[in-house]
Amino acid sequence: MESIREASQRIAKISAHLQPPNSQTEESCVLKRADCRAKRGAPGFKVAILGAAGGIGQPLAMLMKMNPLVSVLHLYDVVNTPGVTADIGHMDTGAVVRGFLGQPQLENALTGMDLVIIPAGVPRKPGMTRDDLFNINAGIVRTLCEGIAKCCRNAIVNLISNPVNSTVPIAAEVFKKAGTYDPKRLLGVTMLDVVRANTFVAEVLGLHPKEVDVPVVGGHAGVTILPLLSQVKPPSSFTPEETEYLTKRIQDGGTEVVQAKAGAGSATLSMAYAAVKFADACLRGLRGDAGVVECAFVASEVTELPFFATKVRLGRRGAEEVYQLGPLNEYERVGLERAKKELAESIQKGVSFIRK
Ligand SMILES: NC(=O)c1ccc[n+]([C@@H]2O[C@H](COP(=O)([O-])OP(=O)(O)OC[C@H]3O[C@@H](n4cnc5c(N)ncnc54)[C@H](O)[C@@H]3O)[C@@H](O)[C@H]2O)c1
Ligand SMILES: O=C(O)C[C@H](O)C(=O)O
Repeated sequence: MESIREASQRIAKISAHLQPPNSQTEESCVLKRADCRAKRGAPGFKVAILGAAGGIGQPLAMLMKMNPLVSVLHLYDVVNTPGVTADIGHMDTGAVVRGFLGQPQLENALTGMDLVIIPAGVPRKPGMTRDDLFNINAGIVRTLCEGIAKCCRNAIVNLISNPVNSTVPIAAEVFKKAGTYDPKRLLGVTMLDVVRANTFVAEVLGLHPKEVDVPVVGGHAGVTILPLLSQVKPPSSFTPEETEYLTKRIQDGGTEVVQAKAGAGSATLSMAYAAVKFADACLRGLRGDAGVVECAFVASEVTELPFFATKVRLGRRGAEEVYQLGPLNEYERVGLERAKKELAESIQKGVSFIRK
């Protein structure tokens, strides 16, 4: 006797003859089912990536499609999202993937999102500082954040676009202007500094990187990146030469990649890894998991500056607790003063861009 499965295969074969395989009817039917699956609420969060066709965006989209906490994944860019969406959409993991192309589709990309990750904007070439990206990326971040304020005001925002030390204040000003600012929900992504610090410190200590935890505070550019080697876990001591070598290597990690890529951009793969590690922590926080703690560049009262990167506890409302710096040694105290001086200017530059 014919089983239900065989019968449905036979019916599917007949229908395939009745309708051309790429007909709109069939396509919209499949999309409707995906929508139903999304609406039925396969447990999980709705995540948008803005800049999803870029060097970071593509591997980030792939890794987020693999994340079981994600039920819907929106991929937005001003170019190439149809191809990236078709490609990623074939992965047999749970998240429903939808692509959005160009400014007219930005609002649809953002509506209903729980988490928005922003790697949109131009990357550095050798000889440039992150601040050299300000003129182009400031405007891009402003436009995208205006969309967030309008369409998903309660979403957690993970801002990757450089210069992070200025783009986070820009985003905050946009949200203030729109009356939607919640400092807990805006997080500048500094996770790559932590990932690098863990890697380089593990090398020096002869440990597996997973065993190492290095807090990196301050900001995300040159001397504003301040690894706290005195607080490394497991507790470790470093010679002055090791401290100098590690601090410089962590601060210059981005430039090391920019130079090695020789004009072909900056870190993309390690950044996608770091972005997913951070986004996953945000989603676990949103889910209500206890004890989710990561470093991020957030609104802060830890120093006299309005924004600063430290460890934060991630919860249902974003960065629910911002941790103090803890005890610093003399080397770190000097580094902190230098970091604050540069950070103050970068923050002010971002604020003035919107308030001008
Ligand atoms: N925070 C960090 O640790 C970190 C690490 C690496 C790179 N970055 C920064 O991330 C950004 C992206 O780097 P990348 O290597 O992916 O660059 P990329 O040029 O490969 O990709 C950027 C993408 O952004 C898109 N884009 C441009 N304008 C847009 C807009 N208005 N709306 C939506 N998308 C838009 C582009 O089309 C492109 O696909 C750069 O600013 C880079 O400096 C930050
Ligand atoms: O260095 C860059 O320009 C990209 C990024 O900020 C990084 O740290 O790799």
